[in-house]
Amino acid sequence: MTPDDVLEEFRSAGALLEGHFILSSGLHSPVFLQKMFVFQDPARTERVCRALANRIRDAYGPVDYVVSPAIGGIVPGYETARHLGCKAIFVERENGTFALRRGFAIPEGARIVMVEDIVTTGLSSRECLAALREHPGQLLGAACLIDRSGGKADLGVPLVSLIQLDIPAYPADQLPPSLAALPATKPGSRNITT
Ligand SMILES: O=P(O)(O)OC[C@H]1O[C@H](OP(=O)(O)OP(=O)(O)O)[C@H](O)[C@@H]1O
Ligand SMILES: O=C(O)c1cc(=O)[nH]c(=O)[nH]1
Ligand SMILES: [Mg+2]
Repeated sequence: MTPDDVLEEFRSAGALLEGHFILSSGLHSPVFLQKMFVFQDPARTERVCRALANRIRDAYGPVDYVVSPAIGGIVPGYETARHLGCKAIFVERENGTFALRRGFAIPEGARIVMVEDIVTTGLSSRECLAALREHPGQLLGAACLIDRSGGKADLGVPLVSLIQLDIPAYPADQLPPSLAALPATKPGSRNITT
């Protein structure tokens, strides 16, 4: 699967949204990749995650555990693990901090790859990796479907992706007027208050 093929999967799923979005990091962007529009289609999810599993195998060799940050990482983590023939578990927020819950455990020496859906600043990935360092296992590196930082996000471990895009994102006090004029929505699950 080429980078253009990956982008076309997102485009044909209706997942390339334009408007004014507040991202997980608090940055504002005119573009949002609504990955759930991809993940609602199992056949499409299988195609992109099979490609990601191939990238992971080439980069890191055999894997015992895929670990993903909830919520966005759970579906691609599971499907990628299916193609790798390994376990899929996830971290979720406990009082705001990612942790392994539900009795999930990682055995000593297990070969671990963190799988994210989208990387923007790398903040969520770094938080997930920090949670994993509390557990035994050998952290090989990270992988994501789309790196929208254009390769600039620094996770402190290697990151492989299916495509790198350089999508603008701005601090709240530096919005271009065209973006500031649009009402903002916050699609992700960080700090949801209902
Ligand atoms: O690299 P970052 O700047 O951290 O941005 C990317 C993160 O943002 C989204 O998660 P979000 O916290 O919005 O929640 P979700 O996983 O429930 O969609 C996405 O799933 C990544 O985890
Ligand atoms: O940075 C984010 O929060 C983010 C960006 C994006 O394009 N898609 C997404 O699900 N989250
Ligand atoms: Mg997420």
